[in-house]
Amino acid sequence: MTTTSAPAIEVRGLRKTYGPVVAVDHVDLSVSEGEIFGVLGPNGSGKSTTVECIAGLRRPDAGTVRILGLDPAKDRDAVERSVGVQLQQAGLQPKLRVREALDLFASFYDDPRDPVELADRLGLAERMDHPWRKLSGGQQQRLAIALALVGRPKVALLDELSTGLDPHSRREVWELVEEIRAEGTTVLLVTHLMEEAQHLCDRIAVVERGRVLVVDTPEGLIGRTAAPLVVSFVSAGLPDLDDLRIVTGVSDVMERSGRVQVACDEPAVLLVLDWLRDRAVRPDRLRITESTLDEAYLDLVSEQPTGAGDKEIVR
Ligand SMILES: Nc1ncnc2c1ncn2[C@@H]1O[C@H](COP(=O)(O)OP(=O)(O)OP(=O)(O)O)[C@@H](O)[C@H]1O
Repeated sequence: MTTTSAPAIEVRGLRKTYGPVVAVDHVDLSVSEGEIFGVLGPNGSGKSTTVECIAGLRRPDAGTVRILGLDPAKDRDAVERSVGVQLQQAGLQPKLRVREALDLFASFYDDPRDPVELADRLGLAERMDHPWRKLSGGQQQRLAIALALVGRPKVALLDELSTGLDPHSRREVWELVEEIRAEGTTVLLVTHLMEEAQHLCDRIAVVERGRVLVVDTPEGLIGRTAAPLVVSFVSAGLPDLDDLRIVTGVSDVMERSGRVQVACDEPAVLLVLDWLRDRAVRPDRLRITESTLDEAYLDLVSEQPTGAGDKEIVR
């Protein structure tokens, strides 16, 4: 996504330590207005700390954060009016009922969404009189999303958006996120779900050990892998597959439940088919598919030795 307007979120040289632990180490991020920007990374890589610094909930040790041009440490009221935050720990008063929580949060804003309609969208309509602590984990998660979005924020910071949600609820939440983006909301999304990142995000930052390894589109990240394609087929009477591993451009050959999967680059697809023809192997149910973000992510984070953040690549 390209835009000429100022970034909705701009982070420069962000650093945050907890005693001896360097949680965030010189992070730069720039999120355009109207973008859905994902942050992926292993547990403990500093994603939540980064979000909390952007939201003004933690004070950085160094660096600058601007959100809608505001400094979250100084312009607290203005940031609170324009930014919706969903944190991993909602931290609500246990006896607060769903309706009370939604009404309370809605009352902070000039033009809130209708709490009843939002609760309905998030499958909470029948839980309006339940206290927060008696909700299931997934219902608490949906309430946290509702509270982040009830104020029609210009920027939504969503930390682990759909953790604990069943697949159906997850799809509904994705639709809601796409809808708020269509209305102009910028979304920063922390997730461990590759499918979610691939489905929703315009660009993704992959972080590890508090540093940004790479920022790219989902397609761009997949394109960075050594093997962006997978040729798969079933066949009776296969010759020795070890031979296939040494074809130029092939990086992996696996056999799973009788289906052979060959991970390779684009030029290697024809070489693999030639290899099969030369050995009179007929590939049945032949499929050529793109690698997933999952594979691209695993390639990236496992390939990085200690201090790999030095090789920062930002598009
Ligand atoms: N309040 C805190 N006090 C001390 N250390 C903390 C605190 N919060 C986080 N940390 C440490 O900072 C590092 C980054 O944590 P953070 O929660 O930001 O990571 P994360 O990428 O969001 O992890 P996860 O995917 O598990 O949620 C970790 O080593 C964590 O143990």
